Amino acid sequence: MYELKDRDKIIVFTGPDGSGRKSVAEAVGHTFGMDKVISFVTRNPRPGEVNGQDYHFITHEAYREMERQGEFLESVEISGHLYGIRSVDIENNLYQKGSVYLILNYEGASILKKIYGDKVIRLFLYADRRTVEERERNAGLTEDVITAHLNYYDLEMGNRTTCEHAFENYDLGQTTYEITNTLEAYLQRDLVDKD
Ligand SMILES: Nc1ncnc2c1ncn2[C@@H]1O[C@H](COP(=O)(O)OP(=O)(O)OP(=O)(O)O)[C@@H](O)[C@H]1O
Ligand SMILES: Nc1nc2c(ncn2[C@@H]2O[C@H](COP(=O)(O)O)[C@@H](O)[C@H]2O)c(=O)[nH]1
Repeated sequence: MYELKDRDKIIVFTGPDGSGRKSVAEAVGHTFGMDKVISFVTRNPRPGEVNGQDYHFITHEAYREMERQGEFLESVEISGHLYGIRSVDIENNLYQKGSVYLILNYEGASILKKIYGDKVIRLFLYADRRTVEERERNAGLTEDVITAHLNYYDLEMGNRTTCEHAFENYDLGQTTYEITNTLEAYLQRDLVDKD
């Protein structure tokens, strides 16, 4: 088992669905050369989602078997589906790169914080309810999915102040810039500003 080093960092993007976590996380991950830990999930893929890239899509039975084997570091149920991340995936990424990122709901972010303490930096992204709803509709999500996501909006927003950092996301470029600057202090990669 990999023993975490002092400087290892686990970056968790959290906040309501549609706040732009994935868009920002991908850009920031690319800048810092960080990879995403891909969750296992029991729901079916949505149009455009790729197995092994967006999620590892598995059956309920396969998920329960992995759970029995103690593979999951955290495992939660959201809207009737099971979501989990494997300890080994976090550890391998840290071993190879010293940092890693995840996109989780607040429950998952809190579990990681409890386990890894100061190594976890929770970045909370948000926008108002109407904006996230509109974004999800424009992204082609079905009304069922949008409703399920919006049911969690107030709960997720209630956790804004307990995260290490919070960012309003209306201007994607600006949000990405602010988060990159924030993370630079933790990851100390000495990025050169080419603008
Ligand atoms: N600042 C922004 N301005 C306009 N559109 C945005 C902005 N940020 C993200 N989007 C768009 O909003 C949609 C949702 O963004 P994204 O998937 O990154 O969010 P998310 O929080 O990961 O939500 P989900 O869990 O639904 O994937 C995407 O279509 C994305 O292109
Ligand atoms: N706690 C966890 N939350 C996760 C995980 N993987 C994804 N998520 C979050 O769940 C909701 C719903 O996702 P959707 O793709 O089905 O709409 C969203 O907020 C994700 O960020 C996980 O492993 N653990």
